[in-house]
Amino acid sequence: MTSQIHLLSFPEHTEGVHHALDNAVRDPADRRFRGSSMIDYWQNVARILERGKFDGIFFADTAAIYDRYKGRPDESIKYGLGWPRHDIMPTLALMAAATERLGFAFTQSIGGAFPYPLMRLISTLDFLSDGRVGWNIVTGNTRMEYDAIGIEALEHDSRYDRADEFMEICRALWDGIPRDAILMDTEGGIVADPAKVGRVDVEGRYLKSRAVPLVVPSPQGRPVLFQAGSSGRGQRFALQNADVIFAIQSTTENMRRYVEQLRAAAEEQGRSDPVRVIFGLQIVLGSTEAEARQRREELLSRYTLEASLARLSGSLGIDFSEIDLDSPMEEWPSQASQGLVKALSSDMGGGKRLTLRDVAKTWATSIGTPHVVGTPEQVAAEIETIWRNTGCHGFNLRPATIPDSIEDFVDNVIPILQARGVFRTEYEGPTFRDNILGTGAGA
Ligand SMILES: Cc1cc2nc3c(=O)[nH]c(=O)nc-3n(C[C@H](O)[C@H](O)[C@H](O)COP(=O)(O)O)c2cc1C
Repeated sequence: MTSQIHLLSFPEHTEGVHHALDNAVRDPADRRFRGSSMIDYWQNVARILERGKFDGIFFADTAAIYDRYKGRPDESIKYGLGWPRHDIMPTLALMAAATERLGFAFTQSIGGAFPYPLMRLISTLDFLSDGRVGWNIVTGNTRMEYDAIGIEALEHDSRYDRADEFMEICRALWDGIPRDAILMDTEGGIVADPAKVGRVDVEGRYLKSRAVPLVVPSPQGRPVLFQAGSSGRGQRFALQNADVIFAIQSTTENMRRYVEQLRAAAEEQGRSDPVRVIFGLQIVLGSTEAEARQRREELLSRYTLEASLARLSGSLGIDFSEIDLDSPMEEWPSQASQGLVKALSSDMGGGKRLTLRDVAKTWATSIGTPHVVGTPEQVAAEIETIWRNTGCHGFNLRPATIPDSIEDFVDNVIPILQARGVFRTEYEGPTFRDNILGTGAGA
C-alpha cells in the first residue's frame, strides 16, 4: 500500500448502457454524442478532474459492436450498448490541450493491430501531452473485432502469446531513441546522432518488425501501462508488463484476497516493481444518507434486463439468451474473459451465490463493482477503509451521471480525503507516471 490513495475517474465514451447508471441517452445534460459540443463537454470534465487533483481519467473500449446475445447486434444498437463508440484518441488530445497535469488512460486493443503504427499514434499523443498518457493493453476478446477487419481470432492463451511479442516490439520502439540521441544543434544543423538511434529487429511467431522508431519519447519515456486480464495467463502477462493492474472485485474481502494472490504470483514470477492494483468502485452521493439511497434507487429504476443481458453476453462472450435466468452463475467457459466470469460467479459476500438474473442486475448497475453510497463523509470514510483493508493502490471511480457526479465528488469528497491526509493536495510531478506511480519529485 502506498501512503496516498490514487484516483482515476472511469466514465464511458459511449451512450453507455454499460449499466443503468451513467446512461447518457436518458440524461438531457449529457452531451457525449452531440457532435462538436462534445469537445467542450469533455474538456470541462478534464478541468474538473484536474481541479480535484485526480491522477487521471480512464476509458474502457471495445473495438467493435457486441453481437453475442441472440447472435446479433440488434440489442446493442437499440439500447446503445457500447454503440455508437467513437475512437477516444482525438478527444484525449483535446482534453490534454485543456489541462496541464491530468493523466489520460485509455484502452486500445492489440487484437487486430500491429505494434509499429499503433505505437506511433499512442507515443505521439504521449509526446504532445508532455507525458500524460496511459495505455490499457487489451488483447481483443470480441469476435466482431476480428470479423470487422477480416482476420481470424486467436484463442484465449495464444492472444497473450501474441501480446508478449507485441510488447517486445513496443519496448524496442520506446527505448530506441535515448534522450542524448537528440542533438538539435542549431549551428551545425544536426538533429540527432544516428549511432544512438536504435533499430527494431524482432521476428516472432505472430509478429515481425524491422524498423527505426519515428516518435521521440515524451518526458515519461513511455506511457503508463495498465492491464486488466485476470485469468492465470492474463495475470502473468499483466505482471510482466503493467505498471498498474485494473480489477473488478465485488467485496472488500475479495479485493483483499485478489491483491494478496497477485503479490504472491508477482514474487513467484520475480517481479521487482511493486504490484499496484486499482479497483473499480461505483459512487453515489447525496447530502444525506437517505438522499443518496433514494438517488441510487432512482438510477437503478432505469435498469433494463434485456439490455444488461446483451451487454453481459458481449463482454463475456456467452449468449445468455440461451441460459435459464434463475440458474446460478457458473464459471462457464469463456474465450472472452475468464477472469470476469470467475469474479462474477464467485461468492458475493455472505456465502451468497448469484443467479444469472442477479448478475445481470449487478452488471447493469455497476459492472460488478461495489456501490459506495452515502454522504461525502461516509463515502470518503468507506474509500479509505477499503484502501486500508485491501492494500490496493487506488480506485477507478465510476460516476453516476456526467459531469455533475464528477463535480460533486471533486467539490465534496476530495477535500475530506485531503483533510484525512490520504489524498494529494498538489500533483507530485508533471507526468502521469510521476503522479500515478508516486515517483514524482513531490511524492
Ligand atoms: C476490470 C476489467 C476491465 C476490462 N476492460 C476492458 C476493455 O475496456 N476493453 C476490452 O476489450 N477488454 C477489457 N477487459 C478484458 C480484458 O482485458 C481481457 O481481454 C479479458 O478479461 C480476457 O482476459 P482474461 O481471461 O485473462 O481475463 C477488461 C477486463 C477486466 C477484468
